[in-house]
Amino acid sequence: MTYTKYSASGNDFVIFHSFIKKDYSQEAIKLCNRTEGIGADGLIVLVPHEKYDFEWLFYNSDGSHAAMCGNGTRACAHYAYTNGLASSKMQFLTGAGVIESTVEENIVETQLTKPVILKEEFEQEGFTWYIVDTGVPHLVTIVEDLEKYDHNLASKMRYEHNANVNFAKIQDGKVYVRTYERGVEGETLACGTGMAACFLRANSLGLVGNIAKVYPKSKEELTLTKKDETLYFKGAVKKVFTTSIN
Ligand SMILES: N[C@H](CCC[C@H](N)C(=O)O)C(=O)O
Repeated sequence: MTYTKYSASGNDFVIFHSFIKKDYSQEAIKLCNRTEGIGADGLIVLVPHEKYDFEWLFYNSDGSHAAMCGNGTRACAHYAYTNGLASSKMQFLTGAGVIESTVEENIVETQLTKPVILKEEFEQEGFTWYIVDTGVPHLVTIVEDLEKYDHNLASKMRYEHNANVNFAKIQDGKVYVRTYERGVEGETLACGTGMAACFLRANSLGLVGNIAKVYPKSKEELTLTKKDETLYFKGAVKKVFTTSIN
């Protein structure tokens, strides 16, 4: 079987395509394992679809299924285009609905699903939070210093609210994000739907405009745009290597 490793701003994925739509959660655990597998935050499998360019199956590295993954859609679109599975502008089905992505060389832009606020502002553990679904659920708190990010606190909040946990700092109209990812059970170098959640929160508070540069832990630059209540997520992706494993 041939697998391709992608990095999307440091959020990394193993990707392959198959005619067989089944549960690949055990493969996700094996392939994402960073000591005995290829190593990645998630597994993406492209399978045929009668209406859209393809359907995707997304798994976190612990084998759990997630409806959506912003960085994963950018890597997946680049994979589909460069493997002749779709044109540069494509539509594919995810667990969160139909996603439209556009590939221009190594830059990919994804139109995210319509955000839904799940819980308005509330105080907990000394922070002010809100919860929004940007394809998957995200807790967001805005802090003055990203060193306030705390793994144990993030883990507690993740399990209590069954959501990813984001700490965001806003400076000069730019958004800086650290994310504890559900299903990876730790901080990742980037989380696309998390960056979108932080951008949306900052925009709703008037701290950033409708277009903003967003920087995750990897410090790679991404752009989030809000146009007619729709979010667009744009940035570079990198095909790291392709390998065959029997
Ligand atoms: N860990 C997330 C899914 C991946 C989201 C993230 N990698 C992104 O780029 O949006 C969850 O289980 O909700």
